[in-house]
Amino acid sequence: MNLALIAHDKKKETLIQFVSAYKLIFEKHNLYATYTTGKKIMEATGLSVQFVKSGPLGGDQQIGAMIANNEIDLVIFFRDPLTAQPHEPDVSALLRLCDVYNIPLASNMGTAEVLIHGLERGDFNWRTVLDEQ
Ligand SMILES: O=C(CO)COP(=O)(O)O
Repeated sequence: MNLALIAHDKKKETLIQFVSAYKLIFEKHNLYATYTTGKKIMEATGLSVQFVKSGPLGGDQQIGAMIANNEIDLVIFFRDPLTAQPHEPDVSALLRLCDVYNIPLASNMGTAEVLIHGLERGDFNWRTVLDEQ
């Protein structure tokens, strides 16, 4: 499956720890990430990650476009709810597209824990059925 990984600056360390903890699951999937997040994950875990641009430079919109094209199956986006983001409209647009296309989205570690176990268990295999249509 194609997974999108994104974290705002104050949440990047949390996402790195999360991906490291579940590396054995993440390595079975195609990982896409906004630039800074992806670079840090790759350096910390050695996992192969495909980058889009950094979030403030349009990366969230690129991930959104991938969602609209049915190219992303699950999004883990650790948002920082306590810091204003200059590209907040892009963030909202990405979250909106997840809802438009029923893409599973974790915006914090609590939900990400549930999604990652569901992913491993095959709970999202319905996505591959959609891909074949
Ligand atoms: O800003 C982001 C998401 O809105 C993330 O972008 P970076 O991964 O480039 O820091």
